[in-house]
Amino acid sequence: MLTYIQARQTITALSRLFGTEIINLAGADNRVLAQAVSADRDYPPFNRATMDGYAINIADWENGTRQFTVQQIIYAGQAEQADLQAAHCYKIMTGAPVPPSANAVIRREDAEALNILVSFNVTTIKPYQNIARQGEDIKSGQSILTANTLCTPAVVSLLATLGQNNITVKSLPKVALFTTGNEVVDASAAILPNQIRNSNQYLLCSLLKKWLIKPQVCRHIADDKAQLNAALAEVLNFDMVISCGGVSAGDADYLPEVLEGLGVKKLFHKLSIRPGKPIWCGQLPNGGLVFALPGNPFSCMVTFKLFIEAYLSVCFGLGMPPVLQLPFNGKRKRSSSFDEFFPVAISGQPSAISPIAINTSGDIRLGLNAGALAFHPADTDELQPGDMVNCLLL
Ligand SMILES: Nc1nc2c(c(=O)[nH]1)N[C@H]1C(S)=C(S)[C@@H](COP(=O)(O)OP(=O)(O)OC[C@H]3O[C@@H](n4cnc5c(N)ncnc54)[C@H](O)[C@@H]3O)O[C@H]1N2
Ligand code: MOO
Repeated sequence: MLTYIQARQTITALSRLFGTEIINLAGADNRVLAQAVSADRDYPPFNRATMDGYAINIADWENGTRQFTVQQIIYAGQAEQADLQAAHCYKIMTGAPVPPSANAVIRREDAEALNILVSFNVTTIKPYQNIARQGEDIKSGQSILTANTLCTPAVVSLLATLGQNNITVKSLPKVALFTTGNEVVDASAAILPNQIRNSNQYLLCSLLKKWLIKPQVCRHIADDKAQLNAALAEVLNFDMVISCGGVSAGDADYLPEVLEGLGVKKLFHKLSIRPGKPIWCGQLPNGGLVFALPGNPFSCMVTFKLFIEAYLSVCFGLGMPPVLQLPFNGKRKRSSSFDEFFPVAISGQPSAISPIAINTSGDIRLGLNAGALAFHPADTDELQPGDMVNCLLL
């Protein structure tokens, strides 16, 4: 049996680009850039007043001028009508361009104005004080964003600043999602005592939504070889196929057999992890991947986080999802010989993690309100208070 680390290496080695597309900036949130972007002009684009006040030519001050005449009021977005005359100043607003004939701004709070005459309650004035100089942040043509950048709010704002109204981003994969099992019924349907509701469909759709992915096919299939075969045969040209249930050792666990029969190349079946051991993973003839996750809800969630998220993240060029190391607030005995994963709450400043009670991997609460999934390595029998524990944010 492979470890989860080996399994992730196998999967991420098969990462691929799902294509690129041009989209409007309004839809860019959380997409990943497939292009580099450089500055279209200097930033700031002009010498910018950073305070409301008065712009003077410092030579006047140095020559002993102590009373200045307001020559023009310059608001943000405006320009000067003429260069400063000797002993004159501009009244200027934050964000307005400071004309070339001025080289210092004195704050309004430090000024005393009487009609158009102004004097300043300061002893020294430094060149370019309260002026952000043209190009001091970024020079025109300078490279600012590289491909593989995630469009966070800051990046979206930067793209707007740079006038990038249409951007080339990485396309999202075409995904098919199947839940399986005769006992599983839709969440909206009437239910019999021996049936359970299809929570995993909601779980997986919700987990995919975080990656902006909406499955193009989303279906439930009975434990029936012919029906499974027919449904899967239709999605062999997809980028990713995700299923849940029907992968362990039961008489009705047909998924591995059906997938292999359709020409999906097995990468691994069963890993030394808990929960999630029965996971099956394979490669479609077109190079895409099939993730056949176990049916137990917590196993389904853990295997999605460990394998599907790692795959998506690497496919999008974002590298492996970050792993945090946080101090453990509790004690935990390993209950198997495998690497184990358990839900934790993150709290306190500085933060620590505390285990959240979960019964088995069939526990429908899925570690309710957990902030992360913590790792209990196979080589550590017991986690002790204060131990630094790896975890993946949920
Ligand atoms: N003899 C063995 N039996 C089992 C093994 C094993 O190694 N040997 N592994 C166990 C482990 S671990 C897990 S996990 C489960 C996984 O089994 P399957 O992936 O085949 O899943 P099912 O049997 O179809 O379902 C398991 C469990 O989950 C419920 N389920 C399934 N689909 C959904 C859904 N869409 N929404 C909510 N709940 C769902 C299902 O009713 C079952 O209770 O196998 C163990 N057995
Ligand atoms: O390991 Mo299974 O994934 O516990 O229920």
